[in-house]
Amino acid sequence: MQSITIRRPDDWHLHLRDGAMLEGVIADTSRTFARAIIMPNLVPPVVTSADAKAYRERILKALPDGHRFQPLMTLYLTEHTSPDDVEEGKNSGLITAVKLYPAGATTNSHGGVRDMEKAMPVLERMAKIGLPLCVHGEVTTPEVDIFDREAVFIETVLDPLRQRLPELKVTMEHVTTSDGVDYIKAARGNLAGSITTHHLIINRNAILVGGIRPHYYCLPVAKRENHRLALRAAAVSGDPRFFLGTDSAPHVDPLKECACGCAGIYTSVNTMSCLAHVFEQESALERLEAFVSLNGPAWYGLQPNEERITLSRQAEPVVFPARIETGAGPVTVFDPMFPLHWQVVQQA
Ligand SMILES: NC(=O)N[C@@H](CC(=O)O)C(=O)O
Ligand SMILES: [Zn+2]
Ligand SMILES: [Zn+2]
Repeated sequence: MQSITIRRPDDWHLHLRDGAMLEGVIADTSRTFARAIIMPNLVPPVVTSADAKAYRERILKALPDGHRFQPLMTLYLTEHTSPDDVEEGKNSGLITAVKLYPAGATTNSHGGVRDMEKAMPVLERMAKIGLPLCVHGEVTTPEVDIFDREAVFIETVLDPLRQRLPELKVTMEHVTTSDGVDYIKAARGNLAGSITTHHLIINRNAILVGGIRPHYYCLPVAKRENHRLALRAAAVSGDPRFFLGTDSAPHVDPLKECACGCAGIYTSVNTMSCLAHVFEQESALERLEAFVSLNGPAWYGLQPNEERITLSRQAEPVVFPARIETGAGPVTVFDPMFPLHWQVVQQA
C-alpha cells in the first residue's frame, strides 16, 4: 500500500506546557490532530475549572492561524479537589477527564494524591456523572523497582479502586507492560488504555545500551522487549479498548542532558509517520484508523472527526528535524532509529 486516507486523528494524552514552550510546540500537534487531551501537570498544576478555563484560553491563543484544534481539558486530582467544581466543569463542557498522579510518580506530580481515601468523594461523584479518570499507573513506593511499578499499581491501587467503584470509567494511560494489556483485556467494562508511539518502538535497551541516552528516558520507563511486543499486538489488534495517547512531553535539551535528566519524549513531530511504519510492519495498516481516530472518541463518548488526512509512502526516507527551536530552548525530536518512509501528505 502506497497511500492511506483516514479520519483525522486525535491524541488522547498530550503535554503542551505553557508560555514559550506551548507556543513552540502546539503547531506540531494541531497541524495533524483535531483534538487532544491536555495534561494538567503545569507548575502550578491545573486543579480547578477556573485554572482549566484560563489554560484553555492560553492554548487557543497560541494556536497558529488557520489551525483547527480542540484542546480537551483535564483537572489534576488532589486530595482537596471539590466534587462540585468537577461536576460544573463537566456540565459546562470544559472538562473531559480528571487525572490521577500518584504523588511523586512523574514530572510535576509532587502535588498528586498520597492517600486515595481522601480522593474518594470526588471519584464517587465522577462515577455518578460518568466523567472518566485518567491515571498515571505507577506506584511510588521506594521499595518497588522502577520496572515493576506499573504491575504493582494495578494490583495494589487500580484493581482495589475498580472493585470498590465499578461504575468509574478509568483510562490507564501510557500502558507499558503486558500486565497492563492483560488487565485491560480481562476487564468487563469501564476500562481502556492509551499507548504511546515510543513504547511501540523502543524497549529499555534504547536507554541503556552503548551509553546512557536521555532522549529515550520517559515515565513509565520503557520495559523489556516482550512488553513492547504485547503493546504492539494490542495497538494493531483493532480492540476498541486501546488507542493512541502520544504522551509527547517536551523538555528543553539542557534539562534532559544533565546529571538528573527529566522524563519525557517529544514525538509530536513524527508520530503519524512512526505509527504508519509500525502498523505496516505488523501488516495492519487497515487498522491504523481504529487506533488513532476511532477507538479514542468512542471511549470518551465523542464523534470521530469528519475530516480526513492522507499518509503516503515515499521512496526516499522522510527527513524530520533532529530538534526544534522554541522560545524556551531546543527540544530534541524522537528518533525511532530506523528510516521513516511514511509522511502525512494531506492535512485536513
Ligand atoms: N511521560 C513522561 O515521561 N513525562 C511527562 C509526565 C508523564 O506523563 O508521566 C512529563 O510531563 O514530562
Ligand atoms: Zn504519566
Ligand atoms: Zn504524560
